[in-house]
Amino acid sequence: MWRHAAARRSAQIRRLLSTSAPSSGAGSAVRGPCIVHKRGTDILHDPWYNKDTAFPLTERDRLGLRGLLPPRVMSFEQQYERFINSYHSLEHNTQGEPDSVVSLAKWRILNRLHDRNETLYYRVLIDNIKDFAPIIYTPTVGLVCENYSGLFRRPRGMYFSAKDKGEMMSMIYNWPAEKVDMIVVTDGSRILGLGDLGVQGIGIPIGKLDVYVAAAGINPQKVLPIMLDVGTNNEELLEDKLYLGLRQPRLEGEEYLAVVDEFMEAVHARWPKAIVQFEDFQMKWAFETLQRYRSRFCMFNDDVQGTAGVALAGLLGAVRAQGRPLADFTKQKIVVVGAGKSSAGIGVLNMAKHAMLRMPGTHKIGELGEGHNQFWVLDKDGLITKSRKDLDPAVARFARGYGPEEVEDLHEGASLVEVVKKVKPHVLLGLSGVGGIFNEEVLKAMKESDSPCPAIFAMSNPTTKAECTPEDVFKHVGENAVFASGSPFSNVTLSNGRKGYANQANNMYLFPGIGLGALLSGARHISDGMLHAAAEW
Ligand SMILES: NC(=O)C1=CN([C@@H]2O[C@H](COP(=O)(O)OP(=O)(O)OC[C@H]3O[C@@H](n4cnc5c(N)ncnc54)[C@H](O)[C@@H]3O)[C@@H](O)[C@H]2O)C=CC1
Ligand SMILES: CC(=O)C(=O)O
Ligand SMILES: [Mg+2]
Repeated sequence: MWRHAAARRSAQIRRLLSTSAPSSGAGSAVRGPCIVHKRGTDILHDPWYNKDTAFPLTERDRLGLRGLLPPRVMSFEQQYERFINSYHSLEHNTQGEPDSVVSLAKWRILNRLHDRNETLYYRVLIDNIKDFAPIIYTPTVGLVCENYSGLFRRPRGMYFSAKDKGEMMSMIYNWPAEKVDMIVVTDGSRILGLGDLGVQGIGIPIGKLDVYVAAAGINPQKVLPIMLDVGTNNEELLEDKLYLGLRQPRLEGEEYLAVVDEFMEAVHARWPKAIVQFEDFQMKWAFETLQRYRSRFCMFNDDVQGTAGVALAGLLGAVRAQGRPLADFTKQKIVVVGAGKSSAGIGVLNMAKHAMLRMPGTHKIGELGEGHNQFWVLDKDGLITKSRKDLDPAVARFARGYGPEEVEDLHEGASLVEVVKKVKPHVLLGLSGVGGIFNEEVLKAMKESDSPCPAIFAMSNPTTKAECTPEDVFKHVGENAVFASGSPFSNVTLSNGRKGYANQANNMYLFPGIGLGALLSGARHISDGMLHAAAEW
């Protein structure tokens, strides 16, 4: 009896262990077998297990695939090469087409591979992340989100809508993976600088999680992109026949928070250790949800905290690039454009101020005090001073008029060019979402900066919303300028043949490390200290 049972069991195990994990490219170590409970076309239609023509004949026999594939067996490396060739042939075939057409064609071919064969997809992505990041991430992901309802072919991730209230705890179990480590969730209310894109914002969590896989080596089977659809206030989408989200105005107030609360409870009931990254929520909800959940769950807000970390790293790097000791960071004059009430800019100001107060070497912690203000902050109404009506408390500590180092002759609401001319800042940082706002006049005024190497950070996304281009900076500010942007630009050839670097200041350089660090350390919360450390190191 025992022998029969054991034989049955070992036959069952042989069937289960019937495919070897695909090699992940040239020179990779041979891995163990991979357990597959499916057979035949079910395997070919499952992107986790599908190897297309790379199934060897023995596996085709074992898995019931014989006859379901063309007879020629290709190696993983041959498939890889074929994909890369067809990707690059797109560049040739779309010559003369607008950039957006070429980028969308590239996104489509990558997305089709993602839908078909995850192993090959992540291999090509990891090996070519520098080339593919502008396609799966900003700027092309913005275009994809804008056109998502028309581009939609297959779902990816999970969708929780306001209509699912009361059901989320059971819905969460519809996700097929047993374990999830990393979740990126959006409500689609502020997608890059493109505004409210409703359900179409799902492209952002998908792109961010691809960056997690490529940059931090997170297991792609343990990531989950999520859309919380609470409606949209985008009239165009509400009238669009193809729009795939709820056709209702956004929930507000307690109704909104009740949906997010239920979602967070559901996620943590199933995966108590999952890390949740909030992404592209309009800022009033970004700050509110961060305060609401940060001590209960392992979560962070990428736009508030990740952006602040990467901007701080840039500000510290600018001091070095200007040839000054790091302690001089506390003496930098920084103009921040786009940091009104509830904005990513406020996150940057808070973290930079905190870093100044903690700066070792020059003074004891706290010595600088609240009155120390190295910032000039502008929002859509110009320079923010203490005489601003209805001054938000979060902005008030950065409003001019409180500090001893006041530039007296700048008035409330002063324009950007006035501020730059008077202050002669070392750094001009934009998170305004207003493309081209650092115009020729502003950049020429930066030429008179008190630094020989002024730094200009045009951090708004996507490319169309960048405050300026690197060409404009090197032309109008000078070839010693330090430039960084949120979306990628090409380097610029300077007059002497040297390279003018178009650096990138995007939270993608920080969030993968935060997620990975939190995961490996088993952190229960993500503290400000972790973000500071990530920025400073
Ligand atoms: N590079 C990066 O890693 C990141 C970039 N961003 C980008 O930052 C931008 C803004 O995002 P949020 O803060 O969430 O948007 P938001 O709409 O909450 O804030 C924008 C701020 O810009 C101000 N503003 C608008 N027009 C202005 C003008 N003409 N002059 C000066 N200020 C003006 C507004 O008053 C507001 O304070 C977006 O384009 C986004 O893509 C956001 C997060 C990360
Ligand atoms: C980069 C990013 O997170 C944003 O533009 O919202
Ligand atoms: Mg974002």
